[in-house]
This record gives sequence, structure tokens and C-alpha cells, in this order.
Amino acid sequence: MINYSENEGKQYHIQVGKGDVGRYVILPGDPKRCALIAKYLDSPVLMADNREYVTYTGTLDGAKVSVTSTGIGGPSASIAMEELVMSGADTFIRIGTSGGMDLEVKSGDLVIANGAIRAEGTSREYAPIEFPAVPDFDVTNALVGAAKELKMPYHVGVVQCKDSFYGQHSPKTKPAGYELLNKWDAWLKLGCKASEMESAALFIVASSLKVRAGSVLLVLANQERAKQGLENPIVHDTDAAIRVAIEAVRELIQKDKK
Ligand SMILES: O=P(O)(O)O[C@H]1O[C@H](CO)[C@@H](O)[C@H]1O
Ligand SMILES: O=c1cc[nH]c(=O)[nH]1
Repeated sequence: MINYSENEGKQYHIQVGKGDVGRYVILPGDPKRCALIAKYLDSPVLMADNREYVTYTGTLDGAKVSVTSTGIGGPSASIAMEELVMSGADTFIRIGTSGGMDLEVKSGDLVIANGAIRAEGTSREYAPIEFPAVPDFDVTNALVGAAKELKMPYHVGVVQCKDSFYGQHSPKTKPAGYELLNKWDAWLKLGCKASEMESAALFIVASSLKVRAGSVLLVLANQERAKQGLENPIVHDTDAAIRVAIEAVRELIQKDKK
């Protein structure tokens, strides 16, 4: 494969290469979240800042751990994962924001995905639609263990992934076939916990590359609760989700040593 990078040994988009990242990588969407995550690492170093991809590398309990932002949506997230795997990474935790769906999911809660609805386009370029977008079992267990240990309010369940943020919130037009893609009411009846944009693509890319991935999401607010007139403040602080991801990486590091 052609490497378009002007910098030898660096991946074209993320601008890191072998030796620059650890096997464990935390993946926020927002590049500005990287510094907030990196401060939990020992001796974090900014390795690259290119397009939507910012990477820091440090250590946790002596193991090399990195943070790389994915940008918004499956296309950029899949590029980040592909290039990180080519740089030596094999274990990924997405830490993102989301909108609650199930009425029991409140602002400020965390959602740990045990599956993702593939209502986005990127994952279809990797696997037929019948193949489920599921996270790695050990990574998911580590996230649940960390949320319990840190006494965070969390839910485990299916998340819905799409390519249009405003299609979720306020679709202006509903083209022919719209209901075939946007089955929001069905997902609600099936107990879907939250909606976001990257987990499905990341889980399917991880399956195709034979690496491990999981997701923990902060719930900013829940439009379904708002519709019912239930309490629904907006929460922006991602620190709880970041701490759960960090603790989960520690658990995985210990487990992988055995
Ligand atoms: O907060 P991040 O990780 O970017 O995640 C969510 O926020 C963005 C939309 O506002 C999408 O990327 C969505 O998945
Ligand atoms: O409602 C929301 C909030 C964050 N991200 C989404 O994709 N949807």
C-alpha cells in the first residue's frame, strides 16, 4: 500500500509511527479532550497534531499508553484505528459523548456499549450488515469493573450510531426510504441506551483487524426525557468517563501481564 506521508515512518493522517504509541490507546472524538485524558498518564508527551488527530503518549503502571482523537464520525475514526494498528496498537477504548435514549438514562450517566447499531456508512465498507458491531468482551468487562469501582452511575447496553447528528435531533427532510435507515422508534422499544457516531465503525474495524475495542460514553442529555417533560439538564463534563477509561486500561494492563 502507498504511504502518502511526507514524513518517513509516520502514518499519513495521524503522523505517528511504530514506537510512538502504546498498545493501549484511548480514543476521544474531540481533539481538545486529549489533553484532559493525557493528564492522567505519567510523563505524557504530545506526539503529533495533524488534522483532527492529536496524539499523546505516556505510561500507566509502567506500560505505554496513548490517546488519539478520532474526529467526528466513522470515516475519520476508522482511519485513526487503521493507522494506530499499523503503528503497533491493539487495544482501544473510545471515550465519547452521547445522547440518552432509554428513559432511565439520565444526563451525566455513563453508557458502556455492549453492541452498536450500524446505521452509519463506514462499517458497511468493512463487513456485510448482518455482522454485529460488538465490543471486545475483556475491554467491556474492564470498563464495567472500573465504573463499579469508581461508583459511577452507568448502564450497559446497545448504542445507536449514525452519520448525521442533526438527522438524530431534528431531521429537516425525510427522503424516500428514511424510515429504513432511521428506525429510532424501534431502537427505543428495544431499550437502546444512547446515540453517538463512532462505536459501530470502531467495533467493526476492530473485528476486521483482529484487535480489541470498547466504548464508554458520557450522556450529555436525553431528548426522550425532554419529550416526556422529565428532568433533563445538560452535562458537559467528561471527567467521569475519562476516569473509567483510565481505570479500565489499568485493569487490562494487569490482566495482560498474567
Ligand atoms: O464527543 P465525541 O467523542 O466527539 O462523540 C460524539 O460527539 C460528536 C457529535 O457531537 C460525535 O462525534 C459523537 O459521537
Ligand atoms: O445527542 C447526542 C449527543 C452527542 N452525540 C450524539 O451523537 N448525539
